[in-house]
Amino acid sequence: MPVLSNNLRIGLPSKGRLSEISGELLLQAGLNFRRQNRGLFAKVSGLPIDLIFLRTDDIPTLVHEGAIDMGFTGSDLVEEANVDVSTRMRLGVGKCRLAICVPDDSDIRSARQLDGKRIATSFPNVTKAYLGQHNALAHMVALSGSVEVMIQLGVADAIVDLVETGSTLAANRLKILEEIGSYETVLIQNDRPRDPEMVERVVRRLEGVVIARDYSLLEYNIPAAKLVDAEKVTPGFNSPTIGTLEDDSLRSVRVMVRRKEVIDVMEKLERLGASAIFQTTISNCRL
Ligand SMILES: Nc1ncnc2c1ncn2[C@@H]1O[C@H](COP(=O)(O)OP(=O)(O)OP(=O)(O)O)[C@@H](O)[C@H]1O
Ligand SMILES: O=P(O)(O)OC[C@H]1O[C@H](OP(=O)(O)OP(=O)(O)O)[C@H](O)[C@@H]1O
Ligand SMILES: [Mg+2]
Repeated sequence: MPVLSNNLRIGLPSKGRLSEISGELLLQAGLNFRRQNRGLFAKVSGLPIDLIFLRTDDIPTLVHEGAIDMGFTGSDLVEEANVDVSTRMRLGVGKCRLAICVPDDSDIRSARQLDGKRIATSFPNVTKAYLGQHNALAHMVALSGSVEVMIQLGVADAIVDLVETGSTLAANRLKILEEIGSYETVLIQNDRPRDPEMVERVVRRLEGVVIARDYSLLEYNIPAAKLVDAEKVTPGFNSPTIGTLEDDSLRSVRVMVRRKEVIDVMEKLERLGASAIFQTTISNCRL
């Protein structure tokens, strides 16, 4: 049994889809650790940080209670836990929606019509609050998984569950009635962490990786006369870096571009007369 020190404590999902997402992110940010097979505790090498492996849905409560200082979890689970913690970072991964769903052939048309009905969900608090805003009071059948089968099992008239691709809904002949909200993986923290300075260092490190994932570095040459137009296409994070070339009629540009826009931006630059356009992957950055 490990003895917990006064090190900063970060909670990570011990299994499930967010487990790998958060572990990878820590490693990329240089927070190196080795988790023993099914171990629930690990030390970060060279830094006063302990990692605790927990259930994803317990992390908001444990951060709020101060058992851990920070944690990775879903923003849906933070809302459901209804606790006072602050979201330090949105990680841009684990994106999903929470939706009220009914059978494909249902004649229920609105949340209001769910008044008096039975709803199966792992999100009873968020569901009740949403229905309350729509003047509907429903009976919650609280479950922890396989929610999509509950209408067929006869325990519910509608369900509220997470939807990502929609394939689980389709496989169970369900359709979305209304969306309650959109969610993603987040890093949360309480307002009295054990080591506030280390919290900021961790956040800065993780930000470097999360921002880098979203951007590429683009380099290109452009006729000096077209530089102003090119800068409009690639304004950069702060502003582009401009250099001179031996050929005085040309300028060289280095600039960060959102990764999903790179192809489009390259085509626009080419039309402006840019040449030698290179995209480079950024794995980490400090801005
Ligand atoms: N398609 C999805 N279905 C469910 N959750 C998703 C999906 N995509 C992202 N998430 C996020 O993952 C969280 C669930 O993470 P968890 O680590 O418990 O993984 P899991 O794979 O659902 O595990 P479990 O086997 O316990 O169901 C959700 O609360 C949500 O924030
Ligand atoms: O829209 P989709 O891409 O089909 O994803 C949504 C499904 O994935 C999750 O289930 P999970 O795999 O976590 O199983 P669980 O019900 O056991 O939690 C979620 O609860 C939905 O059932
Ligand atoms: Mg699940």
